[in-house]
Amino acid sequence: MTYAVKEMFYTLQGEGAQAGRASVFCRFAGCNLWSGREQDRAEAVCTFCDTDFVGTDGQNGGKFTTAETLADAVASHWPANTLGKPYVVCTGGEPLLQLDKALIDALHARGFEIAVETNGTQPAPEGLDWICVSPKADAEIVLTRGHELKLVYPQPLAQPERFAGLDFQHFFLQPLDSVLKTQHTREAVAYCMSHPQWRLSVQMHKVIGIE
Ligand SMILES: C[S@@+](CC[C@H](N)C(=O)[O-])C[C@H]1O[C@@H](n2cnc3c(N)ncnc32)[C@H](O)[C@@H]1O
Ligand SMILES: Nc1nc2[nH]cc(C(=O)O)c2c(=O)[nH]1
Ligand code: SF4
Ligand SMILES: [Mg+2]
Repeated sequence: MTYAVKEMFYTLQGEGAQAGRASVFCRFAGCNLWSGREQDRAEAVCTFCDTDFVGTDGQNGGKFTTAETLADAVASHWPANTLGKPYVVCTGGEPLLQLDKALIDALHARGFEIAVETNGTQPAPEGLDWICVSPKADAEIVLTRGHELKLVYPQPLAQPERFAGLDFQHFFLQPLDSVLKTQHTREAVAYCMSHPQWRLSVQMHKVIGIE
């Protein structure tokens, strides 16, 4: 299996229940809900993506021909001789188009806890330590359980009520980042205050100016 990785970097998780945690981000190339080309955005299932996931030309990106070489590359970004469990966030693009058992085993063998950020449309391989599902528009969710459900808000075709009964430990609303971000944030705050099952996820990395 060859893995196509857009970029890889060490930062703090900026979103959800693990916000603030040191993490290696492994951003896989490609997504099933948008081509990544601006001319296709308006017609895509997911129209608000804040990420360039096309190709393998980002920092530390590339094609990795084995799980072992990709896991070695991830591990090379973790600081040596430190306390705290190594943590990798597999994102994209849509990571579950590529992340498989061989890579999970290779990352575990290097001591990593493995998190995934997924749109929920693909089944997950066994062994993931943290599953964050972020539903998009009317795309069908096959991953209906996990650790956190983090819904970008507002989405007319994906309202919180549709997901509130699913089997997740945490429920987050994350304001849709666009020119209307301030308004979206106000609306998300109001929804969380009237529906206390939901908490607000502010994209901390954008506020403080880190990757
Ligand atoms: C770029 S996506 C990649 C992972 C996966 N494809 C997904 O959608 O969950 C990473 C996270 O960013 C969120 N996101 C993408 N665009 C956003 C935006 N404009 N505003 C707020 N969150 C956004 C997604 O919902 C997801 O939780
Ligand atoms: N710091 C930081 N935290 C993040 N959490 C989810 C991200 C993503 O793009 O998947 C992301 C990201 O791009 N940067
Ligand atoms: S599903 Fe995720 S990666 Fe794909 S276009 Fe939407 S936000 Fe971006
Ligand atoms: Mg991001």
